[in-house]
Amino acid sequence: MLLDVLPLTGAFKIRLDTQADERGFFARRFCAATFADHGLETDFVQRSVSYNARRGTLRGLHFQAPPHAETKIVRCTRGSIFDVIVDLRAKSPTFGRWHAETLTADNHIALYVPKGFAHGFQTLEDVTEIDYEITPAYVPGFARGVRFDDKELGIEWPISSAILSDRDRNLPGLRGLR
Ligand SMILES: Cc1cn([C@H]2C[C@H](O)[C@@H](COP(=O)(O)OP(=O)(O)O[C@H]3O[C@H](C)C(=O)[C@H](O)[C@H]3O)O2)c(=O)[nH]c1=O
Repeated sequence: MLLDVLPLTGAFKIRLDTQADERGFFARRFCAATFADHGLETDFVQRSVSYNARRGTLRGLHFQAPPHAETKIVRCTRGSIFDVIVDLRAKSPTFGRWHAETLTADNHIALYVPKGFAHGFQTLEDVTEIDYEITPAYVPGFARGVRFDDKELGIEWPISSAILSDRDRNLPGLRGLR
């Protein structure tokens, strides 16, 4: 498992260090000691899956309000996604900046999304699944979000005709979070 520092401090890209042979490969996807050495969460108390039937489906940008702010490990286990994290930490020098990675079932890349970030994705093909490891537990009344198409954020989503929930279509802009 290889942890790559991302431009938004505290977020990491997780790549597999595959042990390959003629059968295929074996690789470690999580290691509490390695995470602890990097100051990362090690105890993910919930695991969720997001299934998306159609290419262009966009979920986000979501986060949980304090004191239930979430840390997530996000990986694509079927298909492929354009995955986006947004720094919403009020005192962060990169507040309002976003970073995207293409996560696919084939590249096995995962993202470590720390507390204080919003997360969203757009699917790049039909029949896509995303696996989440999350901590702490989800609390419904603390679900928050920011518009995917907020002009100040300026996220360059790959597919223009996005499929969205009504909730996501009506999320507030970044300005409302300042
Ligand atoms: C996130 C979550 C949701 N729910 C319930 C709440 C709703 O009744 C239903 C769907 O929730 P929501 O519309 O928020 O699901 P998504 O639009 O896929 O949102 C997720 O996708 C974005 C991109 C994320 O990063 C978040 O983890 C998560 O917000 O599942 C739960 O019971 N537990 C949970 O952990």
